[in-house]
Order: sequence, then C-alpha cells, then structure tokens
Amino acid sequence: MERPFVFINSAMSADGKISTKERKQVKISGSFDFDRVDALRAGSDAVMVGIGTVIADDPSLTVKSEKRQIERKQAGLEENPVRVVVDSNAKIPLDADIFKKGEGRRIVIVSGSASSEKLRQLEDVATIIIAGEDKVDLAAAMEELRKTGINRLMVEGGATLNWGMLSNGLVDEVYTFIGNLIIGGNTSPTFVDGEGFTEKEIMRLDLFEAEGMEEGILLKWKVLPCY
Ligand SMILES: NC(=O)C1=CN([C@@H]2O[C@H](COP(=O)(O)OP(=O)(O)OC[C@H]3O[C@@H](n4cnc5c(N)ncnc54)[C@H](O)[C@@H]3O)[C@@H](O)[C@H]2O)C=CC1
Ligand SMILES: Nc1nc(O)c(N)c(N[C@@H]2O[C@H](COP(=O)(O)O)[C@@H](O)[C@H]2O)n1
Repeated sequence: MERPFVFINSAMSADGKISTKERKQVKISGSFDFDRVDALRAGSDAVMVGIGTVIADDPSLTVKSEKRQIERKQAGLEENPVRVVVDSNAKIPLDADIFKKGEGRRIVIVSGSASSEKLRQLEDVATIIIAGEDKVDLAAAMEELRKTGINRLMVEGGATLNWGMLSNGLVDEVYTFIGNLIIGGNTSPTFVDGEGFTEKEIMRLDLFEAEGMEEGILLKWKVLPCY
C-alpha cells in the first residue's frame, strides 16, 4: 500500500491533555511553537484533522506567515496546503472556517453512510473522498490521498483521529510540544484517546530530538514498527 509520509503534531499540557473537559481549545503553545507549527504546515502537502476538532475549534488550518505563503507560491504551490477533514457522516458545517478562510484545495473524507444530499452541498466547496462503509477507513483514505499527489501529510488531531491513525499503523513520526500547564479531568481529551492498546500491543517510539522551547519542551519521536 502506498501512503504519504505521515506525522502528527500536537500540543499537550504537562498532564497529557490537549483541551479542557468542555473540549475548549487551550493556548498551550507560545509564539515560538505556533511559528514552528506554521512552518510545518507550509512544508506539508496537506494538513488533516478530525471532525471533532472542526466542531470544537473551527480551525482554518491556513499558513499564517505571509513570507511562507509567498514562498509556497514561488515554488508553484497554492498558498495553503490541502486541508483535509475526516468526517464519516459528513457533519461538517458548510460555513466552517476551513471553507471560508484562505486559498487552496479542501478534501472531506467520508464513509458510505454520509447523506448524498449533504455530499452534493459539500461538492461546491471541497473534493469528496469516500472510504469505508460506516466509518472512514483510514488506510484506504491514505491511499487515496497519495493518489491525489499528497506525499507529506501533517495530522493536527484531535484525540480520536490520532488514535485511529496510530492504531492502524499509519504514522511515521510524532511531534509533541509539552506546555507548562495542568488541565486535569478524566474526560478531557488526551493526545491519544480511542480504545487504547493492550499491554502486548503497546506502541513504541524512538526519541530523536528534544528541545526546550519557551516554558515547555518539544519532543520528536519516530514510530517503531510493531511486531
Ligand atoms: N492541543 C492540540 O494540539 C489539539 C487539540 N485538539 C482538541 O481535540 C479535541 C477534539 O478531539 P476529538 O473530539 O477526539 O475529535 P477528532 O478531531 O479526533 O475527530 C474525531 C472524529 O473523527 C471521525 N472519524 C471518522 N473516521 C475515523 C476513524 N477511522 N478513526 C478516528 N476518527 C474517525 C469520527 O467522527 C470521530 O468522532 C478538541 O477539544 C480540540 O480542541 C485538536 C487538535 C489539536
Ligand atoms: N500547536 C498547537 N498549539 C496549541 O496550543 C493549540 N491549541 C493547537 N491547536 C490546533 O490548532 C488549530 C487551530 O488552527 P488555526 O489557528 O485555526 O489555523 C486547532 O484546531 C488545533 O488543531 N495547536
């Protein structure tokens, strides 16, 4: 199976949470880390999030630095990477910021259970990929993205999509910025939620970079193959 090079970037609190128990976005990164994230977006062919993140945060996922936008255009690319949403039932609002802000292609990945009426509406603002019957088949979706020329894919969460990608063996590297705050709460999303691995299945990582940044630390890991 041919798929893009995939990395997840996430910001978490010192206790591993990525937002509050009300699923409210928290500013975990400082300006330095936000700029690093912007550079990662600008250097990617596509940036992908789950529908939970769109509902909770309404992100635009655009490249913020004008200099990087210009550099992308000079390289013959669109100002922004392709923005991709994993959304089994096509719940994404048509007025989501992903559609309203910035230039560039958008892709919504749905399953066979999405309503055809909603898909017709979405076709005006995005390309639709159908993968899976009731729930998006992420492995099949990755193959489709690769076929459309996406070779480097940045995943920006949230917790459930991170689990889906990791547990299906679809991630090459993980970058976590750990900020100087505690969010707490047993229902606050963590970096990886979902079902969780059993002891035998636990995923191992290889740390290849650690850098103190502002009041936190950036860790970069390679995902080791599971045996
Ligand atoms: N601090 C950070 O770096 C970030 C924090 N967040 C936070 O994460 C939270 C959202 O996370 P979640 O609610 O977990 O939503 P999510 O963004 O992970 O989306 C999950 C949804 O994607 C859909 N999906 C379809 N097929 C799937 C599959 N095969 N595997 C997994 N998901 C699939 C499902 O509808 C699922 O509910 C928000 O509170 C947001 O603020 C989100 C991104 C980055
Ligand atoms: N890197 C990072 N640090 C934080 O502190 C964050 N809260 C996030 N959140 C992610 O950024 C998205 C918002 O993107 P736009 O500014 O709208 O382009 C948000 O949805 C999370 O994915 N990231």
